[in-house]
Amino acid sequence: MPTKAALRTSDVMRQAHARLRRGQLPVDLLDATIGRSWQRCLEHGLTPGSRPELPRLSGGELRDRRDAHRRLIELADPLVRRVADDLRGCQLLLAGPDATVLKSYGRRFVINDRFCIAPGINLDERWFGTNAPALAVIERAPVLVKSSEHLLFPDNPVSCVAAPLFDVGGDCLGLIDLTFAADHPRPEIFLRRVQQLTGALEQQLFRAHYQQRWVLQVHASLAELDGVACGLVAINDAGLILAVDPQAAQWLGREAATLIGQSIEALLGSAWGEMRRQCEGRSALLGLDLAGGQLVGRLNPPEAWQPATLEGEAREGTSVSVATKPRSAPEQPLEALVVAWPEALAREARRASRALAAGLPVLLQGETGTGKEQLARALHAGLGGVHGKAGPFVALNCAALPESLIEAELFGYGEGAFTGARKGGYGGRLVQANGGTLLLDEIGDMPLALQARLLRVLQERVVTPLGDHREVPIDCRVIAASHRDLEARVAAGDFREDLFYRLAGVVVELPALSQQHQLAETIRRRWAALCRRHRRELALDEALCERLAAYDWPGNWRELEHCLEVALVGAEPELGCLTLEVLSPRWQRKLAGPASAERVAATPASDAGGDQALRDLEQAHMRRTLEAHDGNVTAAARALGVSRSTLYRRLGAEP
Ligand SMILES: Nc1ncnc2c1ncn2[C@@H]1O[C@H](COP(=O)(O)OP(=O)(O)OP(=O)(O)O)[C@@H](O)[C@H]1O
Repeated sequence: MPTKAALRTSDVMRQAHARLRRGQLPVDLLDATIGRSWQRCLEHGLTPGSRPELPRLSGGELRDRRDAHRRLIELADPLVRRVADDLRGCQLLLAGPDATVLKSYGRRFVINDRFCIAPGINLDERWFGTNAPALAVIERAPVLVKSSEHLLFPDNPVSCVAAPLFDVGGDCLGLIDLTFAADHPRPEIFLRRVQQLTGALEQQLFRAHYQQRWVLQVHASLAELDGVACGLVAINDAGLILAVDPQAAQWLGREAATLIGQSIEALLGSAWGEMRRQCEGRSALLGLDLAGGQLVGRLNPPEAWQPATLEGEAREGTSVSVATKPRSAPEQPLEALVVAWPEALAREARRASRALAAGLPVLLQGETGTGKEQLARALHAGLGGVHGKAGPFVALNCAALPESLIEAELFGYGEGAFTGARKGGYGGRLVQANGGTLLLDEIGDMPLALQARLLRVLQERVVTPLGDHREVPIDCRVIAASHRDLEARVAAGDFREDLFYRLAGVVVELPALSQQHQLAETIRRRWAALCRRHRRELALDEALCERLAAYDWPGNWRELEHCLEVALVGAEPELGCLTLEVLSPRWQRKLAGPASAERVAATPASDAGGDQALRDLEQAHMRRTLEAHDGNVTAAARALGVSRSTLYRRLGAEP
């Protein structure tokens, strides 16, 4: 996985290339994965000036190669094709385990006016230098290679992400690469996307292999139990563990090899025979004894388990019963989520759940990483438990799609509506969500013209696909989410007031972590939960906890979870107490940074005037930093330890 992400900005990379030209390998400026790759490239005699000749298969050879990798192509092609349809403007590659491109989808980028990455080309690091497909195979992990990190192409107009795909035996079947314009502000979105893709495909392989076995799904969050991030354990009729996929091993905090051949009873916390009787042909939801009851599981009898769809849609047709261990098994997804929330916020979430069940829309507001999607999924899943079937959960990120595509994606299109339209047309997300829930994520980024169309659809409850004149009825619950202040956008004329009121049936404002009253307490709780999950006994130093509580957390829960988990997992085995000094230099810098120090000195967060003063102080500091970097937002954001979009947002400017 990528590290040193904060350093991967274009000016740092310019310095890195300058150092390279002077004959030094700038490992301290590079992500660890990229540094290793640059080193290998230099050992292969490559330099930024090298002009490689790429081996390319002839037509006949390519046919043979595709034939040899038929299993990979048959498995991945339909899903990759669908994603390529969704992500117009990107190129997707399906490649074999030696990084030979087997298929290319979507746009064809040309690199250095010379290289068009087409089927038959081999992208081995030895001639093409640092690139995501080659690295994903070497590292056996998903990778992001930003434009100028491609050693041979410092002015590369594209960045790429790639993830390897493993079969149940751990053999690499090949990889999926996604290449996109280098100026995209959130390349991590693509990394997540490609991981979701390989995750969904690996689940399909698992299912094909263990269809006749019992399958236990494992995750820490009930809302994500049916998604691609859940771990899978295959069990035979006698209750012996046959296989544990890498995600399950991670969730359970155990090496797969130590679990295989063991009885499943230790994980389930009850007798296998009893468990089987309770399942009686249905899937059963349970709290897991292992990992201190912090995990939830779903036990599926043979044939009952279905892999997650790419969007993690809720599966239909799986009857769910809550069984065993009522002590630790959450009764309802929403309750499991809000159990540790401040009471006022939990009350709002429950109000939203009732509103959604009654057909009213729900709007979730909050900065990035505050848990909007997690809450949306829990609200949806809760409807299944309380009101019968939850139906499908369909999420659409309005910010990640180009304007031209959102329309087709939301409303669908008829056959032949435009060049490249699918044969038979496409129903669109609104229709897909019929009988279920549609999450309109980042709705604040929806263009005005589309807002008018969406409003009409929500009012009339029928949709007319592009290039078609038939009206299709829609009947789905709607949750909208945005990190933007929608009322402020309405006031600025960027968001339609009538659409705002149509979406804002119940509004839940998820607070930024920095606004939490007892953040230190929250951090202690999360730390304890993580220690249980990873089966480690490591104390959290009180002074460090205070520092963490004083930090600004621009990435909110996502950043906090990441910081704590990385610190825990990376700590020396004999360490007894985690202190500031043993954190990575990057986190030491962040926690000693000005934002943190200012917050330590600031008045309590409950004081509204204090909040404003703090925001003013923060803005002033950000403006000064921006000036000190001659208006270079990237450099200023790096110096402040926040993302560019956070800096824009905090300064009230548009990216
Ligand atoms: N209350 C919470 N406790 C622990 N972890 C949480 C909590 N809320 C969210 N998270 C974790 O934080 C991460 C981000 O959550 P989520 O994707 O729901 O946020 P978001 O607000 O939708 O972010 P974005 O706007 O960037 O899409 C997830 O990994 C989620 O599991």
